[in-house]
Amino acid sequence: MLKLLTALQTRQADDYTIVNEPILSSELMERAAKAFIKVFLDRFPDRKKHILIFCGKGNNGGDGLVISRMLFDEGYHHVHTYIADFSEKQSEDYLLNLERLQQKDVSIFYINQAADLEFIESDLIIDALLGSGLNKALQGEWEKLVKKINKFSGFKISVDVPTGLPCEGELLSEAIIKSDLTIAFQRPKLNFLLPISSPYIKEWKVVNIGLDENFIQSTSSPYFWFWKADIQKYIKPRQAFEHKGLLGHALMVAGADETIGAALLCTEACHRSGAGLTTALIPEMGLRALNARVPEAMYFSRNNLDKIDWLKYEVIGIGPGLGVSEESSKLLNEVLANFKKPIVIDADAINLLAQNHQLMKLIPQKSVLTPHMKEFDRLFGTHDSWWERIETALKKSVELKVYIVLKNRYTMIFTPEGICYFNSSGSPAMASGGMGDVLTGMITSMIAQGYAVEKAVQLAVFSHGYAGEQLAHKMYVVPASNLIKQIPYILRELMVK
Ligand SMILES: NC(=O)C1=CN([C@@H]2O[C@H](COP(=O)(O)OP(=O)(O)OC[C@H]3O[C@@H](n4cnc5c(N)ncnc54)[C@H](OP(=O)(O)O)[C@@H]3O)[C@@H](O)[C@H]2O)[C@@H](O)CC1
Ligand SMILES: [K+]
Repeated sequence: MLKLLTALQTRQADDYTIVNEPILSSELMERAAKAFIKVFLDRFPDRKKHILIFCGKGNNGGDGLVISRMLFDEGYHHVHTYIADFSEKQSEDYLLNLERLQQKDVSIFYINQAADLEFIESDLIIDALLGSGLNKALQGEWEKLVKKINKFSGFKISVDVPTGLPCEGELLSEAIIKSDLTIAFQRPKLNFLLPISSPYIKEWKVVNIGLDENFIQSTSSPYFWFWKADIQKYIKPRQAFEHKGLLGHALMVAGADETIGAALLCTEACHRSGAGLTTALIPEMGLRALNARVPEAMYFSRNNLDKIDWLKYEVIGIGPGLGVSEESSKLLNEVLANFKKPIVIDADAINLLAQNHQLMKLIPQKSVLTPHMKEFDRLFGTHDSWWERIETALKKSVELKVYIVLKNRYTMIFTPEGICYFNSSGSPAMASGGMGDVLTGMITSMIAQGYAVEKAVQLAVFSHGYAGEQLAHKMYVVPASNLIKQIPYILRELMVK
């Protein structure tokens, strides 16, 4: 689990490391540039490339100057270094590294106004104008320069963060470098993980620059990033003598006459994720399809709801394809009135809650809501930005004592303790119908098997994305049905490695 930091917290980690390692700030800059260069050499080994480096006069610009020197020493001799000379202010380490660079046979140009910059053919453009020190919208010459650079051809690489993009919080303006690759120091910036950064970041990579990790761990931040190794710590192998009766019984409440498909997807995903038993409470007309598609699943008729033994089930998943009819509303009411263990609430069940907020009070603690952006807004009100949505989700998950899984490229899991975990796995190839139904089935299944809800959600969210990622190597688009087939193999892989 990686703790994620704001720009201010990163600066504090930076200062702490300088004082306590101890290390000179100029040496830390040297270390950061070296980490950048390592990635650069791997990706662009051709020394004949024409490279433009744009530097500001703060520490991001200082990094740029060190990178320029290191590239020269590595044998890249078609490098032009440009300095945006728009203000008197300059950092000490910028100045020191300017002097060091001047001792090399490297051409340095000063830009006094963006209009002076003529178009130069180049293969690569390195953006070291501004980094995490951004404190206002780019205006005037800065804005013009950034817009001009964006029009230049050539692969753009940003140092630490694309110039103009705040590390966290709302965008300040649209004058932001559109980078093809961003090489960030120590941690991804929070905004990299939200859709607002997508026009400005095609790909990002993080390099370790040796900031004090103990200090970072002691920093108070609600944001975490989790990946494979975190999941692998707790995924359980099956034990000798374990049988289906010990691996949980899940009830999937899903489907309507026209949307039986969603019910089949979540039921099959639940079964293939390892729940000992899965029962589908679906419309009668879906029974044949259920028997054909998931013969392992059991069926419970909605006509016999008064005879259901709620205690039989460890968890209920409700919502996929349920519709917002009177019948589905009654079903949700029944479930909320009778079931006291965690419920995984998705899709139309969320829409029904949005229509009747009173029902929210009945949601058992540690239940899981799995909205996509639109369902989230229907439930909690319209939001103008992702940052507003994050604020609401942090508050609501604590208030309702539930987990909120806000689905996205980097799906966020908000906990009743006020934490937000960003999931690292996934692929844009998964953006197709039915994916959410599969995730609901997987989360329900993991809870049924006895994982603590938080772990169940992390495990399901990660392995869902991971399965999609793996398939995306071979498939243009990953259909939900293909992902379902992959689940047992992926879980096995995660368990073993
Ligand atoms: N922390 C780390 O781990 C390490 C960090 N390192 C590097 O340091 C970078 C951060 O450096 P930094 O703090 O010097 O800030 P940076 O981004 O260069 O800009 C500062 C200048 O920009 C100005 N300015 C701001 N907004 C503006 C605007 N809209 N329009 C115009 N001007 C604007 C601001 O002026 P001010 O507004 O304050 O007058 C100030 O002069 C970081 O991204 C990384 O690359 C590594 O070297 C080592 C380890
Ligand atoms: K930059």
